Amino acid sequence: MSMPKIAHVRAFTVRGGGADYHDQDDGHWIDDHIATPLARYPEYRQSRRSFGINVLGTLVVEIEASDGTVGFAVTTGGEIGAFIVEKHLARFLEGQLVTDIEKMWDLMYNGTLYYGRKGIVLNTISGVDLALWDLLGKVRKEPVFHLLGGPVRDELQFYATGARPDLAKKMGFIGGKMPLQHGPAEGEEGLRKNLAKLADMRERVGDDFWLMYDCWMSLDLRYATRFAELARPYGLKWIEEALPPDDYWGYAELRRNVPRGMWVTTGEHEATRWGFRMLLEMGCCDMIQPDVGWCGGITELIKISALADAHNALVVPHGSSVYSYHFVVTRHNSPFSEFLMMAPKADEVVPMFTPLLLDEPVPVNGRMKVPDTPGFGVRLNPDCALHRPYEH
Ligand SMILES: C[C@H](O)[C@H](O)CC(=O)C(=O)O
Ligand SMILES: [Mg+2]
Repeated sequence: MSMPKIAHVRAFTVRGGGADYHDQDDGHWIDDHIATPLARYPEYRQSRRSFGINVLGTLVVEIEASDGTVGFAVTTGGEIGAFIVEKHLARFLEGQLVTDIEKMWDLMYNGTLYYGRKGIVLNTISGVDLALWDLLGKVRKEPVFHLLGGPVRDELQFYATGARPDLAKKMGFIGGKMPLQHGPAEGEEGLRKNLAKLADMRERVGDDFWLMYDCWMSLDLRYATRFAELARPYGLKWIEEALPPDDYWGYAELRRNVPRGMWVTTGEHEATRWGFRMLLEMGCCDMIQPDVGWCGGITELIKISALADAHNALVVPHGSSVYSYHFVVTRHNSPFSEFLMMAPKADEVVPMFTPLLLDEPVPVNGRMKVPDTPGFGVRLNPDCALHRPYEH
């Protein structure tokens, strides 16, 4: 079969939910007094939008092949990401065979090394990489999970991230991860409130349901260690992203400090095999949580996951919707998945990247069979207005 070449690369932005899932309206649980590194400043404590958590918006990358097939992907990146795609990355893609993803990744990563390595540049490379896998799947008329070696299980099982693990339990999820709401700057009173919420939730869900706290980089080592000890009687399964992502040394110490059996997890703001190598070799965590749209895409996740496997660490991607589902179903060291509850009150299941995608699958009774439609199996919702800020 002769393979088409890449003809055109286009980048768009879109606002309101989608891949920038923090870009929500007032009253959403995801912006209701959540502990963050900026919570030491009272004026930035009540809302993450107050410090600009949603400034980027969603980046949509569209890649058209010479036979007219179009692949696309979405990630967090907005206008800056669109600039990088149109003005820099497109040159490494147009004219290449749609099969040559490894080479294109290498060109993009090394071509941006002098200003990239992590953050927005890796989000953008991830978006392009995922669009390339979508395109290849569509050209070959196969789901991406076939291209990754095929499924190792029939369906995925999910835990839910949101404000209401008690409702998540009723919806069939295996666990619930809550945002920690009060950081160290809120002192003993904040600590008591964090524990009271966990105790209340444990009471509501019973002993066997997993409960976790997501600390979104907001704690310091002393607070995190003390909190883990105090949370032990309530069966906290893991403490997530307790420290800033660059504090590998702090994570390694936290992992040594936490009560036996409690996991330390992190990695959603980490990128590339080299970033995850630091986490794994330094013994920072029990489970890594790469976001497929931020860590370097599927091409890089294959390497990150193999490295984690050799270190006996689990790989359970952060969010990432279909980009996670197609990977997780192919790997034994990814035994379950995250589902971010994007309903404002976390009281119903809606697609994670709502309203941007059509055909985006959701768990039913906490489980999902990944659809075997070509590529990642999703379409852009024509009701969401795309904007193309740059062209090359
Ligand atoms: C709930 C967390 O603060 C964040 O918004 C999402 C996240 O880190 C996660 O799903 O994990
Ligand atoms: Mg998290």
